[in-house]
Amino acid sequence: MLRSRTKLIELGKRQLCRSMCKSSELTLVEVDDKTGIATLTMNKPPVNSCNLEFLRALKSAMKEIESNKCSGIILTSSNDKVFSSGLDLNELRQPNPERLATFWKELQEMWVTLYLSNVPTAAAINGHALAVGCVMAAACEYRVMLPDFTIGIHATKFGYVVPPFIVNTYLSVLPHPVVERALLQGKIFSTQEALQINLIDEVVNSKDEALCKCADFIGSFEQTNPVARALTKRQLRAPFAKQLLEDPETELRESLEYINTPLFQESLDQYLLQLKKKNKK
Ligand SMILES: CCCCCCCC/C=C\C=C\CC(=O)SCCNC(=O)CCNC(=O)[C@H](O)C(C)(C)COP(=O)(O)OP(=O)(O)OC[C@H]1O[C@@H](n2cnc3c(N)ncnc32)[C@H](O)[C@@H]1OP(=O)(O)O
Repeated sequence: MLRSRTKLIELGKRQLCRSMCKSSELTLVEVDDKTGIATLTMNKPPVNSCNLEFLRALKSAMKEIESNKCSGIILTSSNDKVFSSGLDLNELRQPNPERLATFWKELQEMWVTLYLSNVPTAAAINGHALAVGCVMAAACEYRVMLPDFTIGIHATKFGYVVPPFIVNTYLSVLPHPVVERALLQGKIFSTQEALQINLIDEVVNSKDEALCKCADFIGSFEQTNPVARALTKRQLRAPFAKQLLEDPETELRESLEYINTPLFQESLDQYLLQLKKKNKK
């Protein structure tokens, strides 16, 4: 009882000393004056689907947080049902070639920025995290999730080949056989299933609790040297990012070629129809 009251007081304090750092329409950044932790809230209605502008806003917010020497990043959502619905599928449908290339490069850069961030990263998953939404959470160092939501990469279910950097994000948190089965089945996990396979670290009952857990995780590095920590993280993660760092053009070319195939475009049309139909019922 006493412990939970102390926790609540602690939570209140944390909320009080939060100050706004920089916001765009699509992202909101608040920095805790005491801890230096930045909460980056995704705010692209209705479901945080990642279009070109949103990917840009996310990357730029993360870079800004790092350059302001914040002590860590908590990634979360302003929507209380959806963390992120992944890529904005409209960017992939009958695309303008130039915009698609710019879009895919932004995706690559946003991923590298988050995955190799110098500062500790934590995801407060307060809603469904699908496809690239799951990838963003998995690219963080720590994940805490609310019950009764879903998380996973279901690309193969609707005709998408999973790009190597997405495979690698899974491989850096899950064992190979688990990744293989999950990706080949296009498996979407419930919160409880995600906990069982260690795709997430903990389950909590509210967004405030999720933010608190993430702050505690970031606080656990207080006694470490930030430069040594960042370089060690980079060393551990570099093998998974090698391909994108050394040869982003090949990944870009292969992805664009695939997205432009009739097979992909037809599957996408059907999938988008299903999504829209669901709402008309
Ligand atoms: C050799 C190498 C080759 C490499 C090839 C690479 C090729 C890879 C290509 C693509 C990779 C893609 C990865 C992705 O991230 S694709 C995105 C996949 N995401 C999804 O499938 C999520 C779909 N959405 C949902 O399931 C739900 O929306 C959900 C997130 C559960 C939320 O449900 P709910 O709260 O009920 O909200 P609605 O379904 O009503 O959605 C509101 C409106 O938003 C539209 N919507 C939803 N998600 C998307 C999206 N991802 N993109 C675009 N639009 C989206 C939905 O249609 C609703 O619109 P409307 O109100 O007009 O009906």
